[in-house]
Amino acid sequence: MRIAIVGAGGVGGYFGARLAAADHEVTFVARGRHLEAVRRSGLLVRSPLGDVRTSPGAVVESVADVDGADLVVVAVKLWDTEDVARQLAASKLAGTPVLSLQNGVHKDTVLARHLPAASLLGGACFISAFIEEPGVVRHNGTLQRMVFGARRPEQEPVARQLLQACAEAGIDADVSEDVDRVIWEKYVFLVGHSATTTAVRRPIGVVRSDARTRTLLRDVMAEVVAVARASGIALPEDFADRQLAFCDTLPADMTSSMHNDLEHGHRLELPWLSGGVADLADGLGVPAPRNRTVADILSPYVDGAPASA
Ligand SMILES: NC(=O)C1=CN([C@@H]2O[C@H](COP(=O)(O)OP(=O)(O)OC[C@H]3O[C@@H](n4cnc5c(N)ncnc54)[C@H](OP(=O)(O)O)[C@@H]3O)[C@@H](O)[C@H]2O)C=CC1
Ligand SMILES: CC(C)(CO)C(=O)C(=O)O
Repeated sequence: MRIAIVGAGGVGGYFGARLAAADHEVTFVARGRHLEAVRRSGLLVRSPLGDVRTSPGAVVESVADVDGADLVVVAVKLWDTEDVARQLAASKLAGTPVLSLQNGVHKDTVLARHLPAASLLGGACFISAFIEEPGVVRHNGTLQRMVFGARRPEQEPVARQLLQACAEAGIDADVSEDVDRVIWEKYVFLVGHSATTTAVRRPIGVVRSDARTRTLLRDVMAEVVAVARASGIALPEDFADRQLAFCDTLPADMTSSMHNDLEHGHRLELPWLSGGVADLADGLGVPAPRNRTVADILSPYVDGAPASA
């Protein structure tokens, strides 16, 4: 399968390198020092499931340099989505099926401003992976899962092709018949996990064992469930409690990509996580005070570490 991966970071780099190691024709679109390093020595993924290094020839600096693909995977941070969508629309890849593995429920709406809705499959991924240094992606733990699905019958062949490619690459993957529900289900957990680990500045083990932050985690997730239900996604009313029980099964040292970004002084995806929930809730007339408060408290960090006052 020919796959173009836009964004060769934690997510795109990890899954792309596994697919390339299984002899799929993967082209990464990367930039900056990461691009230079990958061009020089290939992309190295360090993983408890086995390290893998891609060939240096498999990276380009622009979407415009990709000649064609069966599938485009979008794996940039959410603030870069609109630019990538514009670049894709102006390239030879316009009209190619697109799968965004980004977090949250806003990504496909943003992509659809520039790309045909008929080209957008749905999907979510479950992994903890980060750029450790230019050219190197570190995979934490052993979770490395993708769930994706067709939103229209004509997308089904490419979804099946990707499922087969993932099986060959040893990636845990599933096709879902109701991928938008999967995206919302992940959003409930992700917003709770990212809001609390980032606000508390500690991994989930600390958050869940303190009575006050445990309640905060549960309440943040319950607000996302209410927003999902008001948006027509029929999550069960007790879904937040089920997700809290799921949080109890996670390794105590597991943290979120947003907490990792805060610790490193990077930009935060907050406007699409707790901030995004609070904005959607306002539009729907659903209360979401816990998410609004988390978004307000973390607001000085949204564009990276604030300059000292
Ligand atoms: N990391 C994780 O464990 C998980 C992340 N996610 C989600 O996946 C998405 C991607 O996150 P993550 O992999 O962590 O992001 P990273 O920052 O690790 O990787 C994104 C890469 O894409 C590059 N990039 C951005 N725009 C372009 C462009 N136009 N052309 C070429 N390269 C570009 C970035 O460069 P630069 O650094 O210069 O901006 C960066 O190298 C996010 O929505 C995140 O929430 C989901 C599950 C887990
Ligand atoms: C680790 C996980 C699955 C949940 O927070 C995630 O997607 C993220 O933090 O970006």
